[in-house]
Amino acid sequence: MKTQLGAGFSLFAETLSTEPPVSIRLNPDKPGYDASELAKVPWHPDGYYMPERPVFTLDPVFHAGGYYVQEASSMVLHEVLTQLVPSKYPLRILDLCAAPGGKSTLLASWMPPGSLLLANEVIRGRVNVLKDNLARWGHPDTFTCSYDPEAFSKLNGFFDVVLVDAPCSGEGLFRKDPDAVHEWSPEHVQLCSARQRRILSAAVKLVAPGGLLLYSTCTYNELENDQNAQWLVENQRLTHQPVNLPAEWGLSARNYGYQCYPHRLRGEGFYFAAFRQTRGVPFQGKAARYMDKLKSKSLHKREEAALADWLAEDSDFFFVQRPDDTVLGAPRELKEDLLFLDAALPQGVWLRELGLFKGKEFIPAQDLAMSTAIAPDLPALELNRDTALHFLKKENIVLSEAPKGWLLAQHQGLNLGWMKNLGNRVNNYLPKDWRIRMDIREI
Ligand SMILES: C[S@@+](CC[C@H](N)C(=O)[O-])C[C@H]1O[C@@H](n2cnc3c(N)ncnc32)[C@H](O)[C@@H]1O
Repeated sequence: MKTQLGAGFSLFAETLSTEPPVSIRLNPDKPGYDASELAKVPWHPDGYYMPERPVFTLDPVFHAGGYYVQEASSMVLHEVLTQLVPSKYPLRILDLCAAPGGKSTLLASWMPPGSLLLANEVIRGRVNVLKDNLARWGHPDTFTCSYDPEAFSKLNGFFDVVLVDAPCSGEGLFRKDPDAVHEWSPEHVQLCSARQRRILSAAVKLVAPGGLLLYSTCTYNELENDQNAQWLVENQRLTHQPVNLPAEWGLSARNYGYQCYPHRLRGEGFYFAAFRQTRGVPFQGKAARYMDKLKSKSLHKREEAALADWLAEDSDFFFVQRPDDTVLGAPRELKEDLLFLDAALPQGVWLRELGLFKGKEFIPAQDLAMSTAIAPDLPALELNRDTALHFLKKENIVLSEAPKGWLLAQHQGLNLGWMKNLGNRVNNYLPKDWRIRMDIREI
């Protein structure tokens, strides 16, 4: 770091012992959080700094997907995309290393209408958090899967944008996550760099001619950053793309990419570089006939008609039913692309659950409650913060006056999940995995 920063090193070192800033990015599709008193993150229209770290678990708006807690530096990708990708047409976007989903939710809110975002996470144990965070964000055009980057090889040239937010040695997180210091070693840096090149060489092929590859890490060393960028230009023949970033934002231009340093801006150590695929092969795959990998069945016309009542009028969905009768759905305009993905990937991709028909009754799923495609006029009950937290602990709620049947639990107009009012009691349908585990008796 002394070599990289010269005279700036002592200030950098001092900054590492200060408190890291806390920042959130609001969900433009789920307005409900009052950020009017907060300082803005300069490079993202929905990014804000908090004066101190609150207990996010105790804020129902957080559970409803009203905002995502994201380190400020990485929000700069919004500006990079805005400058480098035309937003007039729908895009196919792949977030190759996506869990827990910070950049996927950023991509989802940035992408032009009609685009498709596929968020992939190879480590199985990290997929559920990615799925839940994307479900919470509510954007119906986002899908998840779990593959090694090599598994995408039948999708060469398919994506307009591929983000590789690579696993790295984490030097930029030393202030925020002291454990990262103990995991660091020169050997680990070497190992990370080699792994990043393996991931990048798979990613490069997936980018359509003219498309964009974004590479990012949260580390400082050249081996994982600019040396990998140089390798992409010289060995993978990508064209490096500069970005215009106002000097007052405090990012530092390296030879290929840009580095955030905590002593120059309010954020952690984050590096990114952008590349255009000027050669590459256009996608030439085949679409599956239907959601083959799901072993899906079509829905009965009567059931399709019943489902229309649960979705917003302008949500034109197609539906498939899994062998266990769960109904899944996605926007019809993405069906062809999803059929391409289903044909090309060993187990296809995961679509959002809408619910389950049990006899004539439809049991709505949590994903549907969180989706922005849900009908806006379904029976709902606004809960105050205290009751909302008890609902989120999956406790039984007592309602004095409420209509019978399915009810959306809401806080500040945002959906939290489903309740069913049986008259003599109210059943709480929040999925077990979503419940708050901390003790809230003290609040
Ligand atoms: C820096 S994190 C991604 C953070 C995420 N993009 C976000 O903004 O929330 C890198 C991710 O890459 C995954 N990963 C680890 N080894 C990988 C590999 N060989 N190929 C692809 N991804 C890998 C990790 O499990 C981790 O979730």
